[in-house]
Amino acid sequence: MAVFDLVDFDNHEQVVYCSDEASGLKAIIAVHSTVLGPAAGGCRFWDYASDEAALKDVLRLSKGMTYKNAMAGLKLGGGKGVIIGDAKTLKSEALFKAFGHAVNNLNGRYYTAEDINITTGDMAIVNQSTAYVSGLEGKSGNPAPFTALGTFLGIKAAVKFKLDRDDLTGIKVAVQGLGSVGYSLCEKLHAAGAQLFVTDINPVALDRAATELNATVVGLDEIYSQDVDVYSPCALGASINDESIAQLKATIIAGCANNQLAEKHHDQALLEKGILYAPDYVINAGGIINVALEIYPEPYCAKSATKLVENIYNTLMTVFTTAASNNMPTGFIADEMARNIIANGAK
Ligand SMILES: NC(=O)c1ccc[n+]([C@@H]2O[C@H](COP(=O)([O-])OP(=O)(O)OC[C@H]3O[C@@H](n4cnc5c(N)ncnc54)[C@H](O)[C@@H]3O)[C@@H](O)[C@H]2O)c1
Repeated sequence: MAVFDLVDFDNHEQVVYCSDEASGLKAIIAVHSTVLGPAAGGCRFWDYASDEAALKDVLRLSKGMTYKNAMAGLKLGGGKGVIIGDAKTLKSEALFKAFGHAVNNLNGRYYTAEDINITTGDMAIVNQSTAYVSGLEGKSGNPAPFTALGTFLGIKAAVKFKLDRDDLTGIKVAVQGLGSVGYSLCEKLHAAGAQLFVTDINPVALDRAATELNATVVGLDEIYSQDVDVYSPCALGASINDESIAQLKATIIAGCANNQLAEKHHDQALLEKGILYAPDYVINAGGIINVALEIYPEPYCAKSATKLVENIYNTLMTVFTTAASNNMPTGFIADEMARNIIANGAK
């Protein structure tokens, strides 16, 4: 399979194919950049339609981690792992140990962590084969609460910039996805006086939000057209696309989901529609910031992690003001800022 000619290949430093016949492990690890430090990024367990689809995903995700870590001010580069197959049937101790060996063979150029379909328990098994693991229970633990805090502060920054409001009282927010991050975010928004409109495929989460947070439950396809101030994508990627942009009434998009824009040009489309977009990898960096403090040589400290996560507010303000003064899309400006940080780090 050709790698260097792929559109998603961005001079990645290393792309490693890993397999272990006995456990059924088939995985790809991509180290996009180690300019700012060892590459860090989670490992995703996904039943890809093809090896090509897995390669494309790991190339894109690892590059995204380089930009995310740079914008978060971390001394980390970007990398990602993908394990190919159905997590429900393939997960085993032997498979995670084999993945750990593959990570270990990179000698600290890549630190892994949880991502979709991988739990802290799974990572504890990976940790039996390698020390290059983060997000472990008893250390930095579950990153979701930190991601939720960063996203909440990002929404506050966007509301301040777009609506000139210092508080969220009465601000209407439509949240798509009430998972680990989305629900925690909703709790913070509710406590801050925001009015919630929520959707999810999980009826239990919806009932809980209605009861505990006085949220209005709306249908999966109705979330985009809610008459709200903020649309907060907290489920899957690519929810910002031609169809959803046409329906949006919100003037702010600020949520935790990765890869929110279906296509690059949707960044410009949002600018033209007067919608302020908080770039996904800037607003959702709380989790990786917390994980980073476990990777650094100093002992992990939740207080220091929280302080760093709080800086997401300022970083987003810089993105918003720079984008506005140049009449450029916010995603484009964030990419440019990240590339500058990496270029300066390389000097
Ligand atoms: N967990 C983190 O720290 C973290 C960090 C950075 C980015 N993210 C991103 O944030 C998003 C949410 O992460 P999470 O950890 O909360 O995941 P999660 O799996 O706990 O939650 C996802 C939620 O989305 C719901 N959902 C799935 N399909 C949906 C649909 N079509 N419409 C509405 N809801 C749907 C699920 O039922 C679930 O409640 C993901 O895109 C993830 O990649 C998470």
